[in-house]
Amino acid sequence: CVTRNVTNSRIKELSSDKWEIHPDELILSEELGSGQFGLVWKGSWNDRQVAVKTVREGFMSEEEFKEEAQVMMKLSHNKLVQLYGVVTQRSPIYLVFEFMENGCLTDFLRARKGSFSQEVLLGMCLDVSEGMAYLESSNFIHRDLAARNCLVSEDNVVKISDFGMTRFVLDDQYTSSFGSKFPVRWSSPEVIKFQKYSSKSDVWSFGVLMWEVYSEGRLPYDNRGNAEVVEALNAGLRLLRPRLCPQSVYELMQWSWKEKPEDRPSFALLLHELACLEQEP
Ligand SMILES: CN(C)c1ccc2c(c1)CCN(c1cccc(-c3cc(Nc4ccc(C(=O)N5CCOCC5)cn4)c(=O)n(C)c3)c1CO)C2=O
Repeated sequence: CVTRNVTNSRIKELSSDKWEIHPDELILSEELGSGQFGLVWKGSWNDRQVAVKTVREGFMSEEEFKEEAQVMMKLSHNKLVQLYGVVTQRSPIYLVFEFMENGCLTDFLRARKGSFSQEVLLGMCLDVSEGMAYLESSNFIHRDLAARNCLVSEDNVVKISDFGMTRFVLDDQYTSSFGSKFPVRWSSPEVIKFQKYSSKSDVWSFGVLMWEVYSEGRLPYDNRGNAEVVEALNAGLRLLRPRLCPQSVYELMQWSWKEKPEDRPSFALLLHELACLEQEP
């Protein structure tokens, strides 16, 4: 019978029970906005401030997510927005995250345009490269890295959010590369053409994110529609150096936008290069 008990506890541990949060422990206060899956609320859980994502029926493949939730909760790094737990025993399901006081990076950049020092701009790129180097080392692909999918903490630390979540979106305007919501401006050529995702396609997106940071939240290729962006990329055109961006950082962006994935740097290498630039006087 001892064996049986051990087996049961083992199964319990592996099932979502360990990560299951009881809804009565959650207090929802104000709305933070809505994302791909539905409304997101500010709230509290165990005396911690949290952000609670509610998942509207039909917006997420919930069974696939429940399986994947185990993997995602094991991903823990101080430059990733932490998933604390899930409420899945009744509908709608809730996802409970660490709360990030200053909201999404795009809005943060636009709201503070003109106030950023070179150290702060480089620091934001470093924060993201640290989180992405961790995901790369965990063989986890983000699939939609962009400033809008990064969040800013109370002490202005930038963290990566919603990594891997594109796999559960049921809206094919978002998932198909011809869809109106597909993130063409952040996608590498092999993703646009073949949906071939890898850490090297995340590196391409990171190059665009660095451009967003140094452009203080501007839309990449802003005078072009999605179709023109694809044509421009195929013609070898790339984003130009933002006024605030040093040549040394722009060269890392250009390296991240090499046509062939194998010619792009890894996140480990980008992190090293950015850290070296931070040390320079
Ligand atoms: C499939 N993919 C890539 C997805 C799926 C879902 C989502 C996203 C991408 C990204 C967008 N998103 C989403 C939607 C809504 C909220 C959150 C969202 C917003 C947070 N925080 C804040 C804090 C403040 C404010 C705010 O109102 N302001 C204005 C005043 O000055 C300070 C900032 C907004 N959000 C937060 O902590 N989390 C974890 C998530 C998030 C991020 O999670 C999603 O829910």
